[in-house]
Amino acid sequence: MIRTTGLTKSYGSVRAVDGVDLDVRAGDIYGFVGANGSGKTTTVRMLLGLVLATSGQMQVLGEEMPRRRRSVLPRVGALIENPAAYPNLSGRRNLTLLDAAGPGGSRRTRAARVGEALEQVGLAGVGRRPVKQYSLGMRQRLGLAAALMRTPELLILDEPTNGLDPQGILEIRELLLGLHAKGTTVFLSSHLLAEVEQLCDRVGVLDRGRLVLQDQLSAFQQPTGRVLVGTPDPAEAVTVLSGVQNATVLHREGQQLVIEHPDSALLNRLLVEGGVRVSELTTQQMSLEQSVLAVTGASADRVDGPVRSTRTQVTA
Ligand SMILES: Nc1ncnc2c1ncn2[C@@H]1O[C@H](COP(=O)(O)OP(=O)(O)OP(=O)(O)O)[C@@H](O)[C@H]1O
Repeated sequence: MIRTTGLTKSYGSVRAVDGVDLDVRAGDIYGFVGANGSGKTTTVRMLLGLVLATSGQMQVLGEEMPRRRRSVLPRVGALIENPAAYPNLSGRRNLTLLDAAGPGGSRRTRAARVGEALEQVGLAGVGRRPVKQYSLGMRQRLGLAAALMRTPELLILDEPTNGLDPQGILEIRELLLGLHAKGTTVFLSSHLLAEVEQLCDRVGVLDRGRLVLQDQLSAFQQPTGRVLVGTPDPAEAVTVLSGVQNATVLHREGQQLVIEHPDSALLNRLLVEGGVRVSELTTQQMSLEQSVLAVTGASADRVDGPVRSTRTQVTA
């Protein structure tokens, strides 16, 4: 669906995107994550032919971009940062104009298409209200409605939940999952790792312009080797575990124990056989956030001053 080879964009001496090889497959909900300034928006703009790459190749829907953009872009729904709209016109009117300006799409069915897109994003009730009266979240929903107008095969979304409250984020997540279930491939850039973890099945991590990891979400959620055990018999559990090979109690608080042990099923059996009642047992996994922070550096838009000595000079 999206394949790039050595995709690079330089702004003067700044390599905003540096040799990126993206591989987004049909049916993916792909999370493109990275800190502020890591190059996500620049990549998205190149994929859509809005910014020219300095070097590298791109294929979108199997066709070379930007050379084939006329045949590719009508099949792609896109939302990029701060979607533009005529402020004095209503959302409905904006979408109608957009639909009229694009290729294909019968005029007879235009009103129905616009109505359906507004309904999908939860803006069906905005009526004649001009866009200048919309909240940030409503503008974001309108941008998403514009992306959905032509039932795209591929959705490319840059920070789609920007400006939305938790309820709005949940609604957009459900909308994207519904579209995905109907066959739409979704490529979503975000710096919200918890959000990506709930939605995406494949993840690419950008760090200062470089793609440092690209894999299935499950590969980012490896077991930590720790098991969380809840038991009304914590003292007995500690006694039993003192005789278990490779088991170390790392932490005990109330009825909760954190145990280092490679096999949670075996641990459960040994505890129960030792007469310990186990009310809860969870194999701890890395979160996406922990995995990403382990492979990335400081935020790219962090601007530190000169390194200061920690030694304090005492003057009389
Ligand atoms: N038009 C431009 N001219 C000069 N530098 C630019 C331009 N656009 C982006 N950059 C630089 O490229 C780098 C990547 O920016 P980009 O906006 O792609 O990052 P991002 O990951 O989308 O960040 P954010 O989440 O904050 O939008 C930054 O250092 C930015 O300052």
